[in-house]
Amino acid sequence: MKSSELPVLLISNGVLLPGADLKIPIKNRNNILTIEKYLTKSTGIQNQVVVAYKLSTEKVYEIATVAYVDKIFGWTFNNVVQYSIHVVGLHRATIQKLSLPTCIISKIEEPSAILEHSQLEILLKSAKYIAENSTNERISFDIYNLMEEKEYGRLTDLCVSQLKQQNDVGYAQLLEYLTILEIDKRVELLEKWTKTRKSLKISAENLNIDDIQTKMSGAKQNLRPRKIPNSKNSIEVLEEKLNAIEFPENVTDRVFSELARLKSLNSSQSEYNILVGWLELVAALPWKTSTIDEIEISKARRYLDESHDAMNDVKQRVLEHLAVCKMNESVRGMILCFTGPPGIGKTSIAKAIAQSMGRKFERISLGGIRDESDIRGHRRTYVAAMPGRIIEALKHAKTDNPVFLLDEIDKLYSGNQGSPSAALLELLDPEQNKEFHDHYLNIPFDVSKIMFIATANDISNIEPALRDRLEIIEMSGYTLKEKTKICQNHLLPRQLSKHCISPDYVNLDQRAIVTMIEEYTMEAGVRQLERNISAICRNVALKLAEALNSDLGADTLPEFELPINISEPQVHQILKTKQAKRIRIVERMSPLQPGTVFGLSVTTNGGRVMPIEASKSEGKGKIVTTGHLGKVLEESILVAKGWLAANSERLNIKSLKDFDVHVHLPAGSINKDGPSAGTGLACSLVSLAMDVPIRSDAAITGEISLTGHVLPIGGVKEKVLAAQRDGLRRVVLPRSNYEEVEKLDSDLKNEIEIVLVDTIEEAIDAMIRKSPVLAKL
Ligand SMILES: Nc1ncnc2c1ncn2[C@@H]1O[C@H](COP(=O)(O)OP(=O)(O)OP(=O)(O)O)[C@@H](O)[C@H]1O
Repeated sequence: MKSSELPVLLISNGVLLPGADLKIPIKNRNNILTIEKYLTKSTGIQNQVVVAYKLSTEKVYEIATVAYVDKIFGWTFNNVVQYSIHVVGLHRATIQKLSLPTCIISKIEEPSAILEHSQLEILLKSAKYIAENSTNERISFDIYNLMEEKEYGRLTDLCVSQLKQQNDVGYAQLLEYLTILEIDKRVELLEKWTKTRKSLKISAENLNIDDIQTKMSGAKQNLRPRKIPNSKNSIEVLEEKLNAIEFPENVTDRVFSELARLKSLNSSQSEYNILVGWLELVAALPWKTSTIDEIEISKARRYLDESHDAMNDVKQRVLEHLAVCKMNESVRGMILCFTGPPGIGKTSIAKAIAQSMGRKFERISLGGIRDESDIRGHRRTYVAAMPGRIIEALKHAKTDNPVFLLDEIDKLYSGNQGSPSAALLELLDPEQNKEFHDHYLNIPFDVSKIMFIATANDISNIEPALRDRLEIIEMSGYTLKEKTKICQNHLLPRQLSKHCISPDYVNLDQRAIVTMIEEYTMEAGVRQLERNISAICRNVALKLAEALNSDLGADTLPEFELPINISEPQVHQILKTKQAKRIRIVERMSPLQPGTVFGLSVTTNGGRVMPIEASKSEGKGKIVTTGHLGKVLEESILVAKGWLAANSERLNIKSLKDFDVHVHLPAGSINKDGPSAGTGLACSLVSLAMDVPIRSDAAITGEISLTGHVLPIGGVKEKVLAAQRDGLRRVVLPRSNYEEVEKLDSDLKNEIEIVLVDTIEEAIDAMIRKSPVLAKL
């Protein structure tokens, strides 16, 4: 027989039978102590009490009722706190040891209720009569419910409890009744007591079960079955959960020794709650619960193609990765890292990978994390200690092999509280991550089955040791054609369904989409575009809602034609009020003055056209620079000037030795650095020296050497896309970037003329000597 220790309430008036409820005014000191120590909000870790029955000041009846505490009422009278408690009976129990304010009890298991037909008839008739005549809707409902569920033992108890409430049966009789376990004897007593009641005349009419059901459904309209939380106390529930888990060998002893320690603690000790929290976390972690990988390459390819347009290189790389996972039957040591500007689908492709493998997906945002404890948790000794994000995410995933997206891994910082990157190193190291240590959990957890995918906007910000573990997959921005396709196939259908608009109700033509992209977005990805589509959908939803409303009760149908057409003028009309129309840099700066040239740079938001301006005034060859320039960029200016001074005579170009030169890169508050503006600076100085303007439809990028060579640069695709977005027609690039240029989309190359150069002279030729052609707009 199972014993347990519970707080006890002593009463000498009224008996609580299982299934019934009782309101007990708390007057005696023992009961107040029980409430204050175990049941009030601040100490309330117990939701069960033993209701024990006093026979005299010294003696307590050996059978008691274990009850669930429904409500506690507390108020102050004459500066004294008073209580009253509402309890619901759960089961009978034998008191083994009473040591106030608690007692050790053992539950009494009741034999199964088998009744003869005649007795059953008596029981049901009595029950029906009590339910019909009860003024308490809850009691009627519970009686009908127990009748339907054929819970005859509890039904008898509930019926008897109703007699007691009308003073038909005394305290001693009820205590005697509580001792009886056999159902037939209890029904006999019920019959005896009901017969003695003058008011209760059990009619001989046949019991009609349909009648009972009608009554029940009537009562059920207002009420729900009484919800009694698990009758086991929280430690028993926890123990059951822990027993059901198959822990790794090195963990089992630790968990169960902590459970034993918990049982030995008093619930008022501070360590008790800490230990309960820890064991609950242990019970909630997926120790050996995995999903089964369903890697089918053809299915995965189809899924990736359906969920994402363009990015063919990335999809190919992902499929190769999945193929290796399938062959290896493991994902250990392979950590993909998608890098690129915002809104180009890094997160969504990671989600698609998880879905195509049939794994759970969890996103852990690392942006702005400074403390190691964010990753690894706090030690349990800290007040309000918590596990780290990895363990929290595993608890949420409920499987030990989800896909974890370590989002914005480039935005981790090292603060005073240790380095989060170092904690990630352990997490991602296949040699160590079989036993990952979280400070709070303090027992090893195997994270080697997790598939890690990272995302970053700028890989140069990732700590070198961490970067070394990642397989970097660069993702670049989309061309106009790709964005249009993504919009038609994904963004528009998604936004329509989000706004509950049927696709048949709207017709968004291609020209409208192009206008939206060209004139109302300035991004490498498609996030702003999606917001614009959402604005269009809101506008359509408003029109539809207005049309439906005006229809109600109107004599004539409103003039309203479906589908609603959205073309270029409507796009301007809807978006103009929400955001400024984009003004291209070419329009803003044209016509170009001598000394001004369009350079190209790459930022974490994608490529951008970066104007370079230079002016001269009589002087002694001094150089002034402005626009937040970094050291490398400053040096590029000196290299360009040095090259011009050394070659002006040979090339028959005027030199700048009798002038002071001011070089400025607009957007003065943004830091700029890097060597790739070299060719642009050289062109700017030559144009200034010769007083000849540069082509206003061209941009240039490339590093230069003092001997006049043009050296390769990075971010070719982003830079060419930026030039296209700004309506330029020509991009001058180092010849050594030939391979990247070859890989560019043919659509992009049709729109932009790419000129490859080896020397500064060729670059100047491509930017100045040809007759200036006006920009597209
Ligand atoms: N090639 C694509 N096909 C379909 N939808 C796409 C594609 N690229 C991006 N999207 C959609 O664009 C939205 C933004 O993408 P996502 O959130 O994945 O960007 P991200 O690169 O992770 O950005 P960030 O760096 O800001 O986290 C998503 O709704 C995504 O579905």
